[in-house]
Amino acid sequence: MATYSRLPGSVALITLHNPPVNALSAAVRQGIVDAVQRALKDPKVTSVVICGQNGKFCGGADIREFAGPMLGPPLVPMIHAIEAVDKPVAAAIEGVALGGGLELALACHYRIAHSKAVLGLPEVTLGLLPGAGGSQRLPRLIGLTAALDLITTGRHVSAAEALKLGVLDQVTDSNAVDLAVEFVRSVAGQPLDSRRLSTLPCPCPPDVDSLLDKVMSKVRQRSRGALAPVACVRALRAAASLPYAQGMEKERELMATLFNSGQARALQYAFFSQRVVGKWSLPSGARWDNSTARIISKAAVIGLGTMGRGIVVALALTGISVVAVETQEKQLAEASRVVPAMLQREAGRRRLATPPGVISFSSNLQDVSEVELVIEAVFEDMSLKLQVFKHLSSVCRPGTLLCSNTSGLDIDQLAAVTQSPGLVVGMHFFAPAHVMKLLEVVYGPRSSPEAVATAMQLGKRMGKVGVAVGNCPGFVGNRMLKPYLEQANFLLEEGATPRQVDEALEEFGFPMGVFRMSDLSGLDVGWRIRKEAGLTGPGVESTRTRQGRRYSPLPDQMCEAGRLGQKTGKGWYQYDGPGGRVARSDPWVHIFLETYRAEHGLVARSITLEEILERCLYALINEGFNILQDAVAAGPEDIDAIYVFGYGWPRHRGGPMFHADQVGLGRILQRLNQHSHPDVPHLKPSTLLRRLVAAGSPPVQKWREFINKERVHSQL
Ligand SMILES: CC(C)(COP(=O)(O)OP(=O)(O)OC[C@H]1O[C@@H](n2cnc3c(N)ncnc32)[C@H](O)[C@@H]1OP(=O)(O)O)[C@@H](O)C(=O)NCCC(=O)NCCSC(=O)C[C@@H](O)CCCCCCCCCCCCC(=O)O
Repeated sequence: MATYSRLPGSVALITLHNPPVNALSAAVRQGIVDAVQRALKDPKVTSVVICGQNGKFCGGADIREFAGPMLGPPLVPMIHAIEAVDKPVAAAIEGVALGGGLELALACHYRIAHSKAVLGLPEVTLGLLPGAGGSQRLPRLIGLTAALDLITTGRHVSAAEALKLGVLDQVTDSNAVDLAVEFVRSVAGQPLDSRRLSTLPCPCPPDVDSLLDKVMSKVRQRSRGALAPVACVRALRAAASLPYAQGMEKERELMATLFNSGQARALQYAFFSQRVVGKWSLPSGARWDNSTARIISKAAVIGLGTMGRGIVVALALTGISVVAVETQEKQLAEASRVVPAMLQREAGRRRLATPPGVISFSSNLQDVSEVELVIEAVFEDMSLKLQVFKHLSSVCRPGTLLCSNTSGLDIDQLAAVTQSPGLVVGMHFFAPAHVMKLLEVVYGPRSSPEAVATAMQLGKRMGKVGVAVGNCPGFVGNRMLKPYLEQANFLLEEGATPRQVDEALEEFGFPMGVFRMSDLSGLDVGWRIRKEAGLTGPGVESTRTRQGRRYSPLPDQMCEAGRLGQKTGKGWYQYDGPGGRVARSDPWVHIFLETYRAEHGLVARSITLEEILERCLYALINEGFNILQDAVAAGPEDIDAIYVFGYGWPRHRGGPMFHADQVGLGRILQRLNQHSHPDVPHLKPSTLLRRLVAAGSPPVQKWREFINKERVHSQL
């Protein structure tokens, strides 16, 4: 709702009430409409201030309402009515003015904000455009070029930047509502025509068409199939070329298409998934709201390879003091040189001051004795990690949390060699660790709620999306990746080329197909893991069935030929030289594949893009269902957040489990059955998938409840 009060001196104050962010729900819109009417009718009122309760102006339209029929007064006429008021109206912006919240402020004649306020039109991130006049008013206020930037990226800006851009009239360090009240009193009775943004022309550069074309091609390239950024550019083209009323008609038309699109549903699901994963729960009943996190002020990182360096920077950026330990002198010297520069660059990128002197480098493991938390980031080798954990357990003071940045090794085994297994968790970062948003927080059977809560809280401080997951080989992300990679290799055996597979996946929206990705990360990473698992190496027979399953030795043979990817200048593609970035098809690979097929009596067939996508993605999704069934992830949102934030799954497709829901569970099941083969267990449909289909394929939002019920009745 919105409340109305009349302040001394003829100012009406309208306050939005809808915690936590005063979103423009039907009740709030009704409240505003009524309050504006009241202010208009009251002859004693000469000016109006609109503000939000609890120091937050408004977080925009109520996204939860988008899923149902839109009730209550519509937003667009409400906003027009505010602009038309013949008494000065000011928005007093504290906290946030985002989306519809900023559009409401743009309809006001003046905007006054607190210096800590954040403003923006982030609709594009929800698969929408600023559909309450924002696409037409903002460019009229700040010019086309600046509006294109804000609307197509959806980025939030500080009050200082908003003032510079001309979005705000005044910024204050003290009370923004008091200042707005004082301000509107001073301008009461002055003409308002020039303050109504809809009546202004849109300031454009002389080469407006070329600017719009350039931005359009940039957003198409960046957004890989996303509809909203393209629609935003179209709406802004209308603002630049049409009178306001026609521009609004175009905005409405574009919004109608986006509003009902699968992409908007996916992006809004992704918005809520990100928040759901913060409300973690463990099978033990421990939860985010009944567990206490420790506040960490001093931490250590062991191992200063690529991952360790990134973790040091991520920690240092929060202001935590970090002891960075590396026992190899050469590596330590290099890290001491490189890490401070990385820290400075990243602080600059985030527009933060570089935290002074928070990192100390050491070659001595004893130096971690005083820290509260250690993150081990040594080479991915169990015996090495066990040695480090044993040592840490004896060096650190009692109560120190010991975390491992393993990408898939057994957390419980590591915990077992320490004196306090309850204080051991996995913190699986993604490279580069100071940039990538995802953090898998891995709990073993003995990890305490306090250890999980602390790792999750620390992740949040580092700006990560932390997802609590159970302990199993590969955890969630890498466990699902395995069947995906396996199918990609089988497709090569059957007749596809690396480029064909990659193009299908990139067309779907991944930034990189599986083979380009493998070249980037290095083919030897998987090779080493397969050797450790006894799947390849000396003495292992070179057959296409290993350990009772279909197996493709193709990637091993590539490694044996010295083709490790970008670092050797050759992998699934060829590059200009070692470290080269531009992937070109390599005739060597085609001959290699032909020879391989001939040796194994395989006849290449033509493979459709549809088959490539189905086999790679459905195998991955099927493993996702197994993970839910095993309670390694608490719900589909956890898996989807992991894939969107860590594995390049296109956000506008929501995540693998959301995608399964969109495709239809019945279809996924039918296609898995069709591709299924007795020696490819990953394609055997999971029990959970079968049970969901048998239950009528409930929507993804209902799966958590379904799984819990099935578990209670021991059906899973
Ligand atoms: C605001 C934030 C920055 C706060 O961050 P913080 O970290 O402090 O807190 P959380 O993110 O954890 O959020 C707390 C809590 O609040 C929930 N929440 C936040 N924002 C909203 C919201 N806008 N709506 C609903 N709920 C919200 C959040 O989920 C948390 O609750 P939970 O229970 O999950 O813990 C941050 O929250 C943030 O960034 N919020 C989103 C800001 C945003 O993106 N705003 C834009 C919204 S979209 C919009 O405004 C659209 C408008 O431009 C135009 C609308 C016009 C509509 C017209 C419809 C026409 C349709 C025509 C087609 C019809 C055709 C036909 O069918 O025929």
